Amino acid sequence: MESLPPSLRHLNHHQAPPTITHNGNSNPTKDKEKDQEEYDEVPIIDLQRLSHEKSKLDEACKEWGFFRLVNHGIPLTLLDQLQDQAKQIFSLSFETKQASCNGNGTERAASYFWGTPALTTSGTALTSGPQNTHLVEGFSFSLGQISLFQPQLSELESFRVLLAEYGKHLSRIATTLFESLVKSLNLNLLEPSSYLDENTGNVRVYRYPSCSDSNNVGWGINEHTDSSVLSILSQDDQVSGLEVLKDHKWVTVKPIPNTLIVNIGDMMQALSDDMYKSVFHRVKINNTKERISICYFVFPNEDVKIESSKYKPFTYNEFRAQVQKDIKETGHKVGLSRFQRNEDI
Ligand SMILES: O=C(O)CCC(=O)C(=O)O
Ligand SMILES: [Fe+2]
Repeated sequence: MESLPPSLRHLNHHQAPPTITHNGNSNPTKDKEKDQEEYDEVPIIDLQRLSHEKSKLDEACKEWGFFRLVNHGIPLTLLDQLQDQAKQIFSLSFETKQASCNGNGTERAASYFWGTPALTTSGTALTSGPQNTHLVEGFSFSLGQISLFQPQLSELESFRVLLAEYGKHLSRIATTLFESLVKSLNLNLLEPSSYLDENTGNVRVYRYPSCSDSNNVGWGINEHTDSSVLSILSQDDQVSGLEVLKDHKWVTVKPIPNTLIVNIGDMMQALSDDMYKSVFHRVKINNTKERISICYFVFPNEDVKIESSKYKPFTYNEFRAQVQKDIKETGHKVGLSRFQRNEDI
């Protein structure tokens, strides 16, 4: 039974031999120890002490656009169960996964994709073409419609139940952080909840296959910025891959158990008038182990106008349509610069 999509199967031919220690035993924990020894420099924010960490948070959003969140209040068992259940789903055959989200008119609630992380609003991959070379497969779930999703597969049903619980925590965390950022920036938003609309919450679960020749086969996900207001990521706590651009250098975001990674998206950058940065990041595939990540994205209500001095007023609907058009026509997202006020100068 083959679980990888056909376009990713060539990676299987490059598998690395197991690491051999001096006494001849294979040592699968070596990579894990190495990853966990080295802490990275990504700023750490304590959610339970947020009122005391306002300036630290403000600085992290300005300097990095990325931070690590601790004391987030999500039970470790829930994070572990999500990872385990995701692994089980991905290990199903490709054909089973392909059929798993079709039917019953629930396509907008959940979809399966591979080869590109760029999806249409209904969750299907955006046009096939040369850009569909990302070494990734995934499921996308729309949290606002998750109750409509009634999967036939017991593996997906178990995941749906966990996700409904996880989604509540993500809404709580995103709202708490957003309120704090709005205060720090002194933003005068008439209706703050329409700029971070919990109903738009979307969770992507990704699997990046491993490849011993990982430096030469391509990227899990190429460098990009997120279109969201905020993104919150729970990554496999043993397999690295995520890299973030800081001062023109790529920094590996270490996998550290029981921590979440938060990043500022394009919408937050625009709302903050470029004070906060939606930074480039990318995912490298691992030499020996597949990597699972669970990413949450939250957006403004699609019709609310984003007003700032740096950008012409636009709605998220307009932004998304432009991104999709650019990807279709050129293979690449152009992003915020499309809406800059001085674009014609
Ligand atoms: O899988 C990851 O670690 C990051 C994925 C990501 O950057 C994205 O989906 O926008
Ligand atoms: Fe991203």
